[in-house]
Amino acid sequence: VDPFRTFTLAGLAAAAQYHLYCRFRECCSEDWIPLDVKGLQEDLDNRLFGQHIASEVILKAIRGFLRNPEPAKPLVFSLHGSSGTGKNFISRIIAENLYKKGLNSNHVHQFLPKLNFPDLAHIDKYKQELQAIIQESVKACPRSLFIFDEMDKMHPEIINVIKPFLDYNDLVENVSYRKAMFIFLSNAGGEQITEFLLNVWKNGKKREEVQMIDLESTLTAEVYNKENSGFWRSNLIDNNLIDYFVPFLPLEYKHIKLCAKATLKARGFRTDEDTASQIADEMIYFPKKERLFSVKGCKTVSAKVDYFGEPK
Ligand SMILES: Nc1ncnc2c1ncn2[C@@H]1O[C@H](COP(=O)(O)OP(=O)(O)OP(=O)(O)O)[C@@H](O)[C@H]1O
Repeated sequence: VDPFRTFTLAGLAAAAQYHLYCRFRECCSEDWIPLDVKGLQEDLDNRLFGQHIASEVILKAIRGFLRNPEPAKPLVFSLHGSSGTGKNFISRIIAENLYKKGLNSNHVHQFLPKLNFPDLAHIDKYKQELQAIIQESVKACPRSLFIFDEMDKMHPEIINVIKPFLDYNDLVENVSYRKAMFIFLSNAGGEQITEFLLNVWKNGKKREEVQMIDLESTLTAEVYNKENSGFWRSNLIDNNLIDYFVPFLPLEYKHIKLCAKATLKARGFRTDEDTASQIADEMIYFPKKERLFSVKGCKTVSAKVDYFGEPK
């Protein structure tokens, strides 16, 4: 018996088995992780409203990161803005374009303090579990995505668990984290962003003229100094572990109408101007006098669509 031939045949059989397995079950392969940057761009252009800074920064950062075969560290975003402005929505758009199964992929993990780490008495257990999830996921697939919502409510000890994975360390316990992505979401800085935008409006400038650089320092200073945000205690910022602080701007009446139309369309209702205006009129805007920004962004649009939507 030719040992080389046996070896090759065994190898081929294993490869065929792997191929068959991965046709039906999610694997860490191109089929399941298409990393569709073009699709991401299209979705950001067509589905995300009023967030020109977030769209541009996130697209460019992800494109560059995925092009680099040997990134120096994982890609880490911190998304900031008031409620309903699209932070979770953009995370979903990213997951859907990079992974075939989107948020349901085994390589994508979402964490919410009140859901995943609700009871302080169990913090040690949560810490161990979180560490194991991150390690096992990246071990099975380096292109893993971790999304942490309500980061300002995350316990500092939990943040400290995440910290080593974000660093330039080549290996943490023999696994390299450099191809993973981390997204942190929080409302911290939302008020400052809104205040900035209000001044932009008062000075007669266009919202679209505001650039990342105009808001970045305001944002880091606010997040850094906010005593309860959990961030400062954890040194995430001190150590420059976050690559991009991304501001989400408060949404205006015209954006609420776009959200209304998109939701009406998705539900199969008529998408006429009148219905979209009716929905946008129902939302609450601030400041009281100017009625410029929607208090809840597009968050409650969905419920209003159920109420106002008319069959085609
Ligand atoms: N900028 C936007 N463009 C299009 N749709 C949006 C936008 N912002 C919010 N939406 C819609 O509103 C819903 C709620 O928004 P989302 O959950 O992303 O808000 P959020 O910023 O994460 O809020 P929170 O801080 O309260 O978690 C989304 O699922 C989406 O349908």
